[in-house]
Amino acid sequence: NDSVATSISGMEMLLDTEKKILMIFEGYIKANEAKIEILKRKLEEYQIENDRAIIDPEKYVTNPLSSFSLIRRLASDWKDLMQYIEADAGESFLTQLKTYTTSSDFPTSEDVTEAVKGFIRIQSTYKLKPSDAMNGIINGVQYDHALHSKDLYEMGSDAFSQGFYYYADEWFKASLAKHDIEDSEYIYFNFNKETILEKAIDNKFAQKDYHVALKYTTQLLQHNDNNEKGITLFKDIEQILAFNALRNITNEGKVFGEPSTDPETESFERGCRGDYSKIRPRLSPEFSCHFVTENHPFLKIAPMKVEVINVEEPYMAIFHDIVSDKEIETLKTLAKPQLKRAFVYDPESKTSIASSHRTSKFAWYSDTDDDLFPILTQRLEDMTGLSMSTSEQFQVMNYGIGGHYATHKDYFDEPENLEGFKYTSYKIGNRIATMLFYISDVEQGGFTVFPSLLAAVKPKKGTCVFWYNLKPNGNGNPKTNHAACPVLVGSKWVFNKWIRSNGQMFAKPCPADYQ
Ligand SMILES: O=C(O)CCC(=O)C(=O)O
Ligand SMILES: [Fe+2]
Repeated sequence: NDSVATSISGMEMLLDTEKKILMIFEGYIKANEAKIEILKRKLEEYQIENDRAIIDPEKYVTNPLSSFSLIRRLASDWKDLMQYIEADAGESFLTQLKTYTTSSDFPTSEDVTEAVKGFIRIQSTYKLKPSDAMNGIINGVQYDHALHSKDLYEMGSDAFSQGFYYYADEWFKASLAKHDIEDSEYIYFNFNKETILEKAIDNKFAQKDYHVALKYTTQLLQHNDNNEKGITLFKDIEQILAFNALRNITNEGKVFGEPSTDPETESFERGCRGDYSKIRPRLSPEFSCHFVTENHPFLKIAPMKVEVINVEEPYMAIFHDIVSDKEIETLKTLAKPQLKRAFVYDPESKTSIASSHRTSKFAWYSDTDDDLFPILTQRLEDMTGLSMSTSEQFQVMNYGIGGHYATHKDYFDEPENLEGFKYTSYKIGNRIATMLFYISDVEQGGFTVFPSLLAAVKPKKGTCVFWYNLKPNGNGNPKTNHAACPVLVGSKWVFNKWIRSNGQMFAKPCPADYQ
């Protein structure tokens, strides 16, 4: 199981799975209903007989026929009836349910954890408030699905287990608020107001916020004065508070567990929220871009719409309408069944590993995998004038909710990442340029941001963003640092091509200062 929640494509299959298990569940219920029907009829038969007999018991038992009948009913029928009652009516359905719910692609608590991580990224990046989410509001937009108190509780519980106490607080608050206004249209097992309060107290305890812990404990005992945890905790907390008072330890005015934000993260998050000066593609009506007719004779016939984001180093531009809807459909159809959890190169273990720095699913393609790829490769050469002879394979990616790619460089740094560089690059060179194609729109979030350039690219289906990662002398340009912002609403599909420097001796000869 490589985390269903890390791609929308994986999540779509869950609805089919749910539909199937609901059908089996229905089968189980029908089988049990049929059993209950038979039991009801049996009850009725015996009741009628007994009602008749009891009017004149003596008459009934003195008649040899009816007295035999009574003995037969009790001695023989009930043995069979007990067997029938005990046998499981929907056993085959139950077996099927077990098979489904224990199969490797059925979501587990690890998937919940992954989804909660995504939510916490959303919470911190977009300042999403649980008090809005509980009413179905995301970033000021009202959606038709609100969260249940159970969802909010699970979110808090998992955030608590992961040590995100500050965020967990907000989810528990929302869960309690929602629980109070929710008419209990849902039946939950092992979940009620006490469950929420108990976890909320644990979370406050973990933050050493004993005043609020005491407040929740009081609420818990008001709700149920027999709650054992509440009784024990109440004493404990009073003791701690008395002890603290004695030693003058005070928490007055302290903010508990607020996540620290370093300037770099802060800047990145601003970009994700759309606060950079350069947001492309330009959305204003006066937007203009030039047509590329150089590079290749082909472009005189089919010029390309290019919008330059950065003229100086690193050169960076957007190509509009560069892949067609039909090509996009082909790519997605191809990739959907093949997507796997994306990984990153880990300098420590010198291998590629799944990491919370990069949550998406991907699949790689070479030119021989489908007729479409050589066509795209030719187009990429026409677009850039660069040779694709040493480029890496096409990488198709799909991001789930909260899916992101933390700030990174596409090139290999020396000597920082010497191993990674040596490992992959001695033959084909470093990643001179990146071409990133958006093959879906994203309803909210999912920008690609370049904090050093204060530039952000909003995904737009059919466009490509191109940039040089290396300076003309072949060294990496740290200004190309970039990140994929968490997806807020929607499914983000991209594909990319990492172009290598060693194929470019004719297209882009080395400058004099190359060493
Ligand atoms: O998906 C994005 O917006 C960025 C992806 C990226 O940076 C990469 O694949 O190297
Ligand atoms: Fe990248």
